[in-house]
Amino acid sequence: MHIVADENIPLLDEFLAGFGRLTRLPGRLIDHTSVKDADVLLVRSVTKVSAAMLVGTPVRFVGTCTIGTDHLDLPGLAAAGVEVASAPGCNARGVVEYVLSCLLTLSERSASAWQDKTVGIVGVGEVGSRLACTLQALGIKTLLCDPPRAEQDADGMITLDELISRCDVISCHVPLTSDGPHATHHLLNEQRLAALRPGAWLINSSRGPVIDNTALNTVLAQRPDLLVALDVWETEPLVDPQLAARCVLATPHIAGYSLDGKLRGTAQIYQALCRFLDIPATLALEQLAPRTGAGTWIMEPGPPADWLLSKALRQVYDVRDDDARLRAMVAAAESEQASREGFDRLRKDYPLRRECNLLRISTATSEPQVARRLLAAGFVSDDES
Ligand SMILES: NC(=O)c1ccc[n+]([C@@H]2O[C@H](COP(=O)([O-])OP(=O)(O)OC[C@H]3O[C@@H](n4cnc5c(N)ncnc54)[C@H](O)[C@@H]3O)[C@@H](O)[C@H]2O)c1
Ligand SMILES: O=C(O)[C@H](O)[C@H](O)COP(=O)(O)O
Repeated sequence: MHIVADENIPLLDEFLAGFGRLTRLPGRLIDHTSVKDADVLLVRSVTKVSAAMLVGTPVRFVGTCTIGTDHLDLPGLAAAGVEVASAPGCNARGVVEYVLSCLLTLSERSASAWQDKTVGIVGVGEVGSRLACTLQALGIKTLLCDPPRAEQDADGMITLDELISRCDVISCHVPLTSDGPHATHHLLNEQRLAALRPGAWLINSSRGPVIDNTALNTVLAQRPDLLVALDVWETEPLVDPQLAARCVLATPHIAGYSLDGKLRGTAQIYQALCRFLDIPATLALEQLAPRTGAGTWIMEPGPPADWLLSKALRQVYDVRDDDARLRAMVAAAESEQASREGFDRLRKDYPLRRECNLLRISTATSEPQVARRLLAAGFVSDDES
């Protein structure tokens, strides 16, 4: 069997030992020629895979080690009889930590307490539901918008326009879709961006085109009161320098880039491939990459939730580091091509980042009330997932 894979998928040699020939390529360069004699194609979000790309090739399985699937022509691949698998939820924890770090930084930048904010979550799936659980356990009020789930009788959802009118913070966690009644392309258009409350915070770690970036640039020129954190960009891998300058936080699509999330993604695709090949999945992630502890935490005085967010998480992940690296890259880029390459390099050479375990931290720091709230809100430690 011949497997062609994005070079940025970790642990593939270990998981796929004995499966056959493994060819690794830069994700953005994988095309029809790359897969002309491949049986399996494993990608990340930067490789667009259409049915046309696979015509005349023996590819029968496409796996994306990511949550998002908007880079795959799902209907076309299904019609062509190609089996497709993704890695739902693999890096959801990392995105939650990214958002928490944004909240802390935006709070410090605006000198307004994050505890007093009402956070609107757009898209309440793997990421949005974990974020809601965590914020509720930390005592932060959340409002939820997810029409597809509302249609499935999920309660407590409100419309996007109502969310925008009632929330101080909007965080986007929807897939990028262009068709159907709940299409998310330019979901936040100029009208909705202009309707954001005075001093509102907007965080996008879903996909760039969910927010109309041209409209955002225009609105931000007129609304310096808005604080924006963008991890995803409509023109990725090119970042609009003017838009980045108008954001408080600008990062290179790394919200989910914890090592844990990447490894879970590989493990999930390994399991899906084994199911497709009807062979037992004999390897588990814990065998190949033992989990590290949450580390030791020095309890500091102050409200536990505040300490947990402001100190513990900062020891695990600080979004300001990624913001500084992206801004330095954009400033140094002497051409748009250099900027595109710099964006990809920041992601390829991303520093080691392990997820923290809020439940274990709050327990370890004898903060039973926070641990109890996390448990009560359905937040579970990552040990079993
Ligand atoms: N920046 C990153 O590193 C990063 C990491 C992980 C995921 N993502 C992106 O975030 C997206 C969400 O991740 P997830 O794991 O929560 O996906 P998910 O599929 O579990 O949840 C998405 C939710 O959005 C809802 N939804 C769909 N259309 C909607 C609309 N118009 N309005 C409101 N809600 C809508 C769905 O019903 C679903 O509940 C992914 O599709 C991916 O594109 C980005
Ligand atoms: O969809 C996802 O899982 C995330 O957006 C993830 O960050 C994509 O990472 P990439 O495949 O671009 O390396």
